[in-house]
Amino acid sequence: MIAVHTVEEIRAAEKALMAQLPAGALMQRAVAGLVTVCARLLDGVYGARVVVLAGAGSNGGDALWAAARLARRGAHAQAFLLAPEKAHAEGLAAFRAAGGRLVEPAGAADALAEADLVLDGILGIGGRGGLRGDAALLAGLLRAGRTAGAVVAVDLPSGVDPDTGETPGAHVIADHTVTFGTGKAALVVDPAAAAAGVLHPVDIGLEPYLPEPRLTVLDDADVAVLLPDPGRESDKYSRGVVGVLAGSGQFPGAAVLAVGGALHGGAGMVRYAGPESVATEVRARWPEAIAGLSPDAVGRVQAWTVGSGLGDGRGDDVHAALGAGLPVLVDADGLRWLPERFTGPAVLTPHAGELARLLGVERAEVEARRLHHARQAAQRWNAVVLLKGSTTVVAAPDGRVRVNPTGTSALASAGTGDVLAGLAGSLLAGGLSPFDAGSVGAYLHGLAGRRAAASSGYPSAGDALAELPGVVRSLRGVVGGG
Ligand SMILES: NC(=O)C1=CN([C@@H]2O[C@H](COP(=O)(O)OP(=O)(O)OC[C@H]3O[C@@H](n4cnc5c(N)ncnc54)[C@H](O)[C@@H]3O)[C@@H](O)[C@H]2O)[C@@H](O)CC1
Ligand SMILES: Nc1ncnc2c1ncn2[C@@H]1O[C@H](COP(=O)(O)OP(=O)(O)O)[C@@H](O)[C@H]1O
Ligand SMILES: [K+]
Repeated sequence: MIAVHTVEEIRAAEKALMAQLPAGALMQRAVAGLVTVCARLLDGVYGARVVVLAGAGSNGGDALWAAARLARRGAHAQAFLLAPEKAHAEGLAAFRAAGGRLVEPAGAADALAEADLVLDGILGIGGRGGLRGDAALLAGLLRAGRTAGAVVAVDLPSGVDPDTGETPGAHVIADHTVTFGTGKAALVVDPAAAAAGVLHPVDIGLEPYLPEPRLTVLDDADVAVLLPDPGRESDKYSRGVVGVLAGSGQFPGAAVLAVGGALHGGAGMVRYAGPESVATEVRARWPEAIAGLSPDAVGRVQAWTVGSGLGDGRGDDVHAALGAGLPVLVDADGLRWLPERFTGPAVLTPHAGELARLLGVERAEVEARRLHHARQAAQRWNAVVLLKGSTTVVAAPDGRVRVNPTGTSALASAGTGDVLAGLAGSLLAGGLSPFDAGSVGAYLHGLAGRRAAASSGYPSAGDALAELPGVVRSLRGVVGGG
């Protein structure tokens, strides 16, 4: 699991830890990690051309110290100081003592063009708002590919907002980010995360001083533990029955895909509710599913997945499913029938356009501020909100968030959302909490998309669905029931 903390939490932890250490020791831990990564990225440190972009704060200090150490190992180090009179004094002294040279503004472009490695130490967790002035110009040169070197961001790409993943203005786009102590939202939530490149976490001993993270990124081991595990005495009912209210004459495929997702999420049975013409298609593809015309007719379930491809009608059926007092997952067209607030367990799975409509804002605004809007909707409807897209964010009404790390744009194709709705609904029926069902569902779905892309290039929703059993098998290992 990657833990993500806020700037406020990091500052408090750093303060507590620094009180136990000699002055400057914490920065030296960060610098040691940074130098290790840089040395690995360079094809030999001796003779390498390293350019530092150093701002006024400790982030610039880290970069100057690191360049000093690389210079002592034979690198040719140059630094561009964005605020020369406020540059980190010890870092600058070390840099100069190691033979590092300062670059005048007029020489910055040439230095970047010849660099093997560029250290972005303009702003770290103290950064607010986008880059301005020379900093914005330099970031523009890097973006335009005016350096042949690897761009390594110190702690986070300068100019992105640390706590929100927003990009309020000009910012650096890095190839690598060496980050200290703990994760930051900017490193895992788009659009900022897209600027971070490959992440290299460096342990500086902060963990004992940090609180329980409110924002996390699950990994394989976390998800394996959360997956429902049929016990020896399980039967198809005790494993959970999931009802799927999806599809329509216009979108029958949504029902087929959602039922397919539901069949692979661990529930013991899938009951499909919908018109006979759609039910016929569902049965033809999935003989193991049971079908009925409406939520009432279909029989008892432990959770409902509602909405994928429903089209305009069937408001009564949606109300019946949402009013049954059971855990519910609401997707796509079902989102038009939300109650004022949920009183029971609920997961909403909008994409950015759907969430924008729900909140009465522009789609671009949701995409620019994913964490903010997912959290806002989770509180507004008292439901877990799984906001789909380039970073899928799962927000709980209590403020906890999980960011899905497995997503892939290979999943950006029609019908994949239907698979996810069925899958996560099945996990809900299997007894997972809405927060777990949403985040585990997104994780498995992303892995299935990646596998499908690996074997078919441009996978369809059906290709991703076909990979789900293999994904679940590899995560569960050989555990088998009972
Ligand atoms: N506190 C510590 O002991 C440690 C700090 N570390 C480093 O220190 C960094 C934080 O250092 P600071 O708190 O000095 O903060 P920063 O280095 O992020 O910079 C803060 C400075 O930039 C200015 N500033 C903020 N936004 C700006 C903008 N948009 N344009 C121009 N100037 C802007 C601020 O007024 C302030 O002078 C971390 O990211 C990390 O790199 C590491 O060395 C680990 C240890
Ligand atoms: N750029 C992207 N990167 C990663 N995942 C994406 C991207 N765009 C879409 N997705 C994923 O693809 C799926 C699409 O779902 P959705 O928009 O509901 O499509 P549909 O309704 O056609 O099934 C979601 O899981 C979403 O997270
Ligand atoms: K930086």
